[in-house]
Amino acid sequence: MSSQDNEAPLPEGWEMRTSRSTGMTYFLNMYTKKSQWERPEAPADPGEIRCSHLLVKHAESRRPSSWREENITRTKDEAMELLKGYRKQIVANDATFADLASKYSDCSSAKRGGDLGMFGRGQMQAPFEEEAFKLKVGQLSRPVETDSGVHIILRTA
Ligand SMILES: Cn1nc(-c2ccccc2)cc1C(=O)N[C@H](Cc1nc2ccccc2[nH]1)C(=O)O
Repeated sequence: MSSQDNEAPLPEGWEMRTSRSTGMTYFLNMYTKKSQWERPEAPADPGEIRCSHLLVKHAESRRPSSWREENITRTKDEAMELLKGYRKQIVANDATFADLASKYSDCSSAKRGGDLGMFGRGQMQAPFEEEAFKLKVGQLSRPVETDSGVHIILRTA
């Protein structure tokens, strides 16, 4: 029987519980409500998260067209420079994420301030998912490249 140090703080998103039937200690993922006997060593997987994003497409994007621009011809480097400028404005509190996404995002979610709603793993392109699930709630990502273009992501839940 492995000795577990149940005094040490648990990784984020987990709670320690005691089984009513056996008196044994188990661990509850507070997001998914799934339980396990083994002491967790990493933050609980939230299952689903909610994010907003600001996408700048470029000529090499999978679909170089959007509600903003029928034929997008900017280069990937130009897209990245635009996106870094938006990110700077957000970090400096000179503009809100939702305001810039609604004006400049090349994703149809721009109409909702970039809000993509809740999503789980396997729903978004891998580089986007990988970065989004690393974020804490309220955290803004660095630029992320996908086949759609370049994004910044804000985790909102
Ligand atoms: C994934 N997704 N959700 C929406 C959306 C969500 C809520 C309300 C309106 C649109 C649009 C999209 C979408 O794929 N949009 C694409 C661009 C795009 N590519 C993405 C890749 C990853 C995440 C979001 C992305 N958005 C487009 O408009 O060409």
